[in-house]
Amino acid sequence: MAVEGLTHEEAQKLVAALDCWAFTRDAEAIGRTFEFDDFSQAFAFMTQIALLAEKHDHHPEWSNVYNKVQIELTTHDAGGLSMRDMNMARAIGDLLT
Ligand SMILES: C[C@H](O)[C@H](O)[C@H]1CNC2=NC(N)=NC(=O)C2=N1
Repeated sequence: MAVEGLTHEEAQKLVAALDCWAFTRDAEAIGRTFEFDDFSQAFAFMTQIALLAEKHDHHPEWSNVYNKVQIELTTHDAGGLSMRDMNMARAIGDLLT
């Protein structure tokens, strides 16, 4: 299913408005690393994101090492960034507030 991509200029403005997310992979993705007190907290966070991902039909590329969760968002269906990534990044950040 094709999804409309963002221009680099659009993406730059949107990323600047997100807390702590930055371009990765030549601006084809955005990434952020989260750190928790322990594995249990990190994994609880991942569980919440898994539910969000299903709700949004948008899934993170991520890795976890003990108390750290590293996340990248990109839209395969757009070959780069789309509003789906921005919305998901916002929703993930909101889990912590
Ligand atoms: C068919 C289904 O809607 C698509 O494959 C969705 C699912 N989750 C997705 N997740 C991400 N990160 N990018 C996508 O392009 C994407 N596409």
